[in-house]
Amino acid sequence: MEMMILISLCLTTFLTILLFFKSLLKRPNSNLPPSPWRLPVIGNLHQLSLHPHRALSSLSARHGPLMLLRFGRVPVLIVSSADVAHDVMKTHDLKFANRPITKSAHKISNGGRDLVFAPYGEYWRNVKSLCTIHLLSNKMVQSSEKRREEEITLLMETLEEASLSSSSVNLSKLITNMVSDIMGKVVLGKKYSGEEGTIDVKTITKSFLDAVGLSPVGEYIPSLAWIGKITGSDGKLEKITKQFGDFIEKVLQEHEDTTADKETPDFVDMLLTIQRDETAQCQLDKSDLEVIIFEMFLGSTTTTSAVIEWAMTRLMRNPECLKKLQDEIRSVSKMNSYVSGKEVENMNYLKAVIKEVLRLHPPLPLLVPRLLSEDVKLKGYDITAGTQVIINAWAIQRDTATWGSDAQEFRPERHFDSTWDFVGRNFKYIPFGAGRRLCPGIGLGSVMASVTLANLVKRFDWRVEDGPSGYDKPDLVEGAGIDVCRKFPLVVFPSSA
Ligand code: HEM
Repeated sequence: MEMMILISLCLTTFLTILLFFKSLLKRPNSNLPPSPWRLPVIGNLHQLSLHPHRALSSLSARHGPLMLLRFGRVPVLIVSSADVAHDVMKTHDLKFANRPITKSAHKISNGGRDLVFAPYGEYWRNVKSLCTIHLLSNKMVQSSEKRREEEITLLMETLEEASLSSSSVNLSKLITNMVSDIMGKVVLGKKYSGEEGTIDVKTITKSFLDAVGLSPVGEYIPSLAWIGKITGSDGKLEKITKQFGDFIEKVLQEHEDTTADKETPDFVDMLLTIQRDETAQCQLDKSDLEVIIFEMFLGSTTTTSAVIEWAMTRLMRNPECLKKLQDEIRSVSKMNSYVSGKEVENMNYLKAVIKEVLRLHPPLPLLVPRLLSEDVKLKGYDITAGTQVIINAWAIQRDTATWGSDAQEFRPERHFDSTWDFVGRNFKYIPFGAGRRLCPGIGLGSVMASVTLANLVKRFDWRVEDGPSGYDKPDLVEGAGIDVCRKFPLVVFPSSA
């Protein structure tokens, strides 16, 4: 085995040197964006660190808001200013409307038969329209209020019990489970948590996002693909895909027997009805249904839970903001103990808090990568078709030129005078992306986050356990990966207000 590894490394190095000299000889007369120094074979991969959004932000502080990196031999454009993001996602949006699809993403998405990786075109448009009509439209979001209320009420009961016994709770876990149960009910018709054969949402989503993102070395350097086998990442992906496939198979089987008789069909029922209709505009087979359901169910869970988790973290670190928010919620929502979606619409400070959380902690800080389909000139630089594009929303949303010298501070009040919304009209604020590939789940995600937060804050006062140094504020340490949630779970004491 060691001998094989050595031979592969020697061969790879030899080939890279050969290619390097070849590319020097043939270098076209093009004007490329600045690039940081890179290593042979791996290019700039080693500079990404565990927190790529931070590492790329530091690199762009030195090399500018438009940089060209290499992940292995793949050219990757890094965009770190609102001005360049506008050129990519507005001026040339159509040319940047595809996604790069790595080997793992190809496997998970069944070759782009989902929504995130589907090539821009008719199939993507049809699937997006199905998901919007049957799940994500304002009408559908409003109609799922009852399911949200049931799950939020259960969460409140757990917290009441903890309050009565003065015990701590792992709020991160409770929030993830609650969001996944809401999505279970909305997408799959019921919640599957606790059932035999069910899936661990957090683990599966994490593996999915790792596969989607700045994924393993072998994805970018084919000659090093064997590393995935040795480290076990290939096997892990295989296992997760199978586990999720089996779970969805079970869900589909249950629906196949009952869909026709249901009074209020769920999202899976709707997809099955469309699949059986031979005249439907979008022809889907069973494996297409699987990947679409997978995305709707899981894609929303990590992102929405992260927003609620960071909101609680920031509020507990800023007691005066927490107090202001409690005052607003308690004055608007006086009648029932449950704060509804309708009531939340009239809470301006809550809206500002959510906006500020999404500014400082966008759950996908590098959005989802794009792929350039035709040559283009950006800010005078030549960018060739096939270049991957990463937009660093995290860096853009902390830029002091836009947000002032206190850009790193949590200050919801800064949003009072702004008319910026979530739909990517202003490229200084893009937590849900922008342009054709804008997130279609904005309505559902933001309602789930706002309503949950309003209920948590209205009903309880919060504190964390004092550490050895008496420090009583939750930390801000981020977990590794392309989705950014807390590294350590938020363990807190609720006390009934
Ligand atoms: C607060 C919660 C959420 C955040 C912050 C978020 C963020 C994002 C971002 C940044 C993108 C990439 C946009 C781009 O490339 O320009 C995206 C895409 C996407 N999101 Fe969300 N999302 C959230 C909730 C949801 C929900 C609830 C769903 C569905 C149930 C969803 C489904 C999707 C899908 C399918 C895409 C791919 C769209 C495409 O490629 O055409 N997201 N999201």
